Amino acid sequence: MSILIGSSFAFFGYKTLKIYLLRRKYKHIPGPKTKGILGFYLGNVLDIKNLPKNKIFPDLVADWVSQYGHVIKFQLSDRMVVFTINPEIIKDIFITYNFPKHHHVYSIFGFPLGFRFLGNGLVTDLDNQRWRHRRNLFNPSFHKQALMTFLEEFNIKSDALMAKLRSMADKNQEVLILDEANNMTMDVIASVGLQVGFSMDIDSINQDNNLKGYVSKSLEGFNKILLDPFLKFSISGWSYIKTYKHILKNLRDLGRYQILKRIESIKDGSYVSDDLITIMLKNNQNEEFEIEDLIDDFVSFFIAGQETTANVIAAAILEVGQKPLILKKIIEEIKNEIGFKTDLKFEDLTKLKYLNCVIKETLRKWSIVPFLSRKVDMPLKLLGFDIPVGSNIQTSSYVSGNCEEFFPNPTHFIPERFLCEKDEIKNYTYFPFSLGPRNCIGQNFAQIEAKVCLTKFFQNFDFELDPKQIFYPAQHTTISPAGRTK
Ligand code: HEM
Repeated sequence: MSILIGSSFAFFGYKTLKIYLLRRKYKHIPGPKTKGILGFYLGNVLDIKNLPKNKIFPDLVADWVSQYGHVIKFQLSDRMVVFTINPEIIKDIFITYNFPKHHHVYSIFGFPLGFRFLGNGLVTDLDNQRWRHRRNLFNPSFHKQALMTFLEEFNIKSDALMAKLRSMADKNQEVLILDEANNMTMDVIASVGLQVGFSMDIDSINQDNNLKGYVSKSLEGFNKILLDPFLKFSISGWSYIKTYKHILKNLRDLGRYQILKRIESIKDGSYVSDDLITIMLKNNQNEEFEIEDLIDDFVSFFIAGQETTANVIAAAILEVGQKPLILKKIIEEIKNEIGFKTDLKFEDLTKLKYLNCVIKETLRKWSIVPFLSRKVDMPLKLLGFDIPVGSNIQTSSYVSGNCEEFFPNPTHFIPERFLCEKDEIKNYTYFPFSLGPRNCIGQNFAQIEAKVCLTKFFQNFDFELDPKQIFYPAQHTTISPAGRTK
């Protein structure tokens, strides 16, 4: 008993000293105050906990930036974050210095609570040389030529979704667009015969499957782990962690099963489609590889490539549904440029310039990935403030995109901001797909997929939003419409 009490005191003393030194190290950088003794230990986590329902954490950071300036700091438990919306600094972070990803953040995605999840996959790999090698191998699958092939699958899956929505409309059923879009993007990433995706024959649009829950619950869990320092210390937290690890394990087991099946098919000489699993195996054919590394990539593509795109589709419909004039312009453009054509080709999509601006404006206002984090790996002075080496420096396309200084009337949805002739967007204020070498490999994939789905939706349906729904964003790791777009 006395050993237990003694070690608890020692741990408490160690934490107190660590936090005291941390706060002293960053004292010179402006930022929100913390409140009382609890604030000393938890920092600004308390402000996040007390946020009103209609605000998400990046909204709070936006308020702090407007109050304290372009470079600020805030404390999350025993960690300090330096945050900036300054465009020149953002350029330096991602391009000039190309700082590496910060382990404080990315290890939570890679190894949440010590459990291997995204592991060393493309999103979370902290070893730059290993990442570069694998990124080069995956890049060709996302080039224009490859995207042309994906288009067929985007058409097929979007048509399947439209058929389902039509039957729901015939029965006068209310639709949760976010859930339906999630089903569609799930089928795309898993789909059969596609050069990307995993050749898994599932029909999420019309049937339930466990996979749907795995991805969304795993993303929700990241958020909880990042922001709830008490998770590990409560009975409800333990039971949550147990279920959470079970979900992560199921998703990895699914990847393992698919990969082993493919290795067998390749050995047998059976036909294998040229999809992501095959690419992963070919990438590794001359090397000793660990099956767990391949599972990392499998899971990473599912997590990065599914919910993100569904959120954009649902947010765009939520915005457009509130603006009859914008809807009219979209419908007129579709009517004039492609009419009721169903098999959409690349050339058709390039004609839909206004719809392109609608997608861009959605990504400004609803920038899906809330924060990006990098590690300062050299002495750095920003706007007169010395930034300690090793700092976790963060930026956010959501915060920059909703900042009055860069985008006048940021709460207004104005696709015209992105019309080329009026292109007044300041560099490094809009980066929903990140910047520099570690930008999103799937950015064109996602935008084309969203464009195909939205075009078909606007071609096919008159719709009305449920006026009783909530119109603000929710953050479950990614940002999505809290009301799920009813
Ligand atoms: C609208 C949809 C999407 C958005 C907003 C988005 C956004 C992002 C962002 C901001 C990053 C950088 C993350 C970071 O540095 O922490 C990223 C990375 C990544 N994304 Fe996306 N993404 C989307 C869709 C996709 C799709 C469809 C795929 C794959 C099919 C994909 C695959 C990836 C991968 C593999 C990375 C890691 C790249 C690397 O580090 O080399 N994403 N994405």
